[in-house]
Amino acid sequence: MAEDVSTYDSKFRRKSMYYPVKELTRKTIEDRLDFLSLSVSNKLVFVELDLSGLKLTNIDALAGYVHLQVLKLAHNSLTSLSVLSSLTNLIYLDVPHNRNHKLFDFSPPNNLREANYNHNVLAAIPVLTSYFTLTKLQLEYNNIRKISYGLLYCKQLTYLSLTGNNIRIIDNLQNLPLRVLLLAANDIQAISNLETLVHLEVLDLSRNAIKKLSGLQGHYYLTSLDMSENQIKSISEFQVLGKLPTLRSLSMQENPVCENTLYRNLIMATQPSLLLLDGRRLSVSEKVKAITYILPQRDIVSVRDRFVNSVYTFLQPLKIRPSTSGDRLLQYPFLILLGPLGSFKVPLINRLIEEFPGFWKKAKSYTTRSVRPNEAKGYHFTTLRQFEQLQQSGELIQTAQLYGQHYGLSWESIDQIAKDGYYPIAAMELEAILSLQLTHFRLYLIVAIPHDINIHRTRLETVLGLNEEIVQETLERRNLYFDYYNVDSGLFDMYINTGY
Ligand SMILES: Nc1ncnc2c1ncn2[C@@H]1O[C@H](COP(=O)(O)OP(=O)(O)OP(=O)(O)O)[C@@H](O)[C@H]1O
Repeated sequence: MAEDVSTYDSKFRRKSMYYPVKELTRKTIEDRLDFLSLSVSNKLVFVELDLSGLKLTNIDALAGYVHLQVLKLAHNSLTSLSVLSSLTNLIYLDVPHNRNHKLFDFSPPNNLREANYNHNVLAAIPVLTSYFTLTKLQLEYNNIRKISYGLLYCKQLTYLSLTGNNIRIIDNLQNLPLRVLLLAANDIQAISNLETLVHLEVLDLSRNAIKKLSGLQGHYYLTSLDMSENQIKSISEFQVLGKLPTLRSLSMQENPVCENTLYRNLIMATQPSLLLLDGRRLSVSEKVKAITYILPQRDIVSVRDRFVNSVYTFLQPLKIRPSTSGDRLLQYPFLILLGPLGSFKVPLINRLIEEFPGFWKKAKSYTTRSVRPNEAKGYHFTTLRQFEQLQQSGELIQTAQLYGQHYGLSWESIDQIAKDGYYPIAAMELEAILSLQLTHFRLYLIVAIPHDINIHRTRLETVLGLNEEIVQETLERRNLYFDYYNVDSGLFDMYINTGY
C-alpha cells in the first residue's frame, strides 16, 4: 500500500510543477497527504504533507489536520502561518521561500524539533520561551540584524543557521548546545562570545569582515571552519589553528593573508591533522614537506647554518687561519660545555681554566640580547644589523637563534686563542654543536644539566630572575638534551649533574 501512495504522490508532484494552485482545497491536501502512522489515540492517520511550490497565499484549509507531524510549504507566497495553531503535533516545519515576516506566529506545537524559515522576510528573532524542544533552526537569507536573547530559551538547539542576514555581532548564544553554527554572509567584524559553545563542530563565518581568528581557541570539537572571504591579513593569526586539535577542514581563501607565499605551508605546519584546505584534500607528503619547510628539525637547521656560513666565508679572500694550520691530521680541539640556561656552565668553565692554567681560553660569542645589569663581559653585544653584517662578511663560524635572540661564534675569537697558543672553551647550546660538528674542529663535549627540575626552576626564577615564558622554554629544552643523549649518547664525551 505504501508503494501505491508514493507512486501516486510522485506522479502528482510532477503534474503540479506545471499547474501550481493558488487556492488550497481539501482535495489538494488529501492528494498530497503521506506516511501513515498511528496517532496518539491509536488510529491510522497520515502524518506528512508536502504543499511545496503551489504559489499558495492562504493555507486556512489546513486547520483540523491535527495529526500532521511533517509539513512542507516551501516556495509559496505565505505571509502568515497562524492557522498552524491547531497543529499541536507538528515536529518538522519547512517554509523556505515564502514571505513570512514573523517567526512562529502560531501557538507552539507540543514538540516542534526543526523549523526552516530560510528566504523569508523575518526582521527579528522573538523570545522563544515555548520552543525549548527545537533542535534545528534555519533562518538563512532574512533581514535579521541582531541575534536577540530570545534564542537562549532553546536549550536543545544543536543547529542554527543565520547565513545571509545583517548581523554585526555574535551574541546571545551563551551555553547553547550548538554543534553547527552558520553565520556566513553577514556583517560580522570579530569572533566574539563563542567561548561557552563548547560543543561546536561546524562553524561557518565566511563572507564577513573578520580580521582576526582570536575567539576560536578552546573549541576542542571543532572539525570544520569556514573563514573564506574575510579580512584576515596576518599569518600570526594562524597560531589559533594550533589550538583546535580536531580541525579537519578549513577554508581561508579570499583573505588578504592568502597572498603570502607561506600561506599554505604555514597552515599545514600549524595544523598537521587537517584533511581539507580550501576545499582541496591534503596528501601526507604535502604535509610532511610543509612541516619540514616551516619547522625544520634542529639537525636540518644546523646543516643549513653550516652551509650558509661556509658560503659567506668562501666568498671572502682566502685566509690561512691559525686554528686550521699545522698538521692537517691533528684537529684543533675545542671544549664545549652545553646545556640549557641556568646549568652553571660558566662557573664550571671558570674552574677548568683555574685548575688547568695555560691551557684553555674562553671563546666569546656575539649576541643580539641586551647586557644584563652588572654582567661580566661574557659576550660581544651587537645590534641585529651588525650581527647580520658580521655573518654576511663571513666572520661567523656558526649561528643559532635561542630564546628569541641571535648568537654566533666568530673566526676571529677562535683564531686569537689559537695564535696565543691556547685551546678554546665555551658555553653553548645543542644547536651550536650540531653545526660545529660539521667543521674541522675536534669537539670535546660535556653536557651539564641539573638533574632535579625543581632545583633548575628555582635557579632560573630566583637566581637568574628570568620571566615565566623563558623559564618554561628553558625547562622544556631540558628534554632536548635528554632525548639526544638517549638517541646518540656517543655524541657527548661526558654528562654532569650540575644540580647541587
Ligand atoms: N654561539 C652560540 N651558539 C649557541 N648557543 C650559544 C652561543 N653562545 C651562547 N650560547 C648559549 O645560549 C644560551 C643563552 O645565552 P644567555 O646569554 O641568554 O645566557 P647565559 O648568561 O650565557 O647563560 P648560561 O650562564 O646558562 O650559559 C646559553 O645557554 C649559552 O650557553
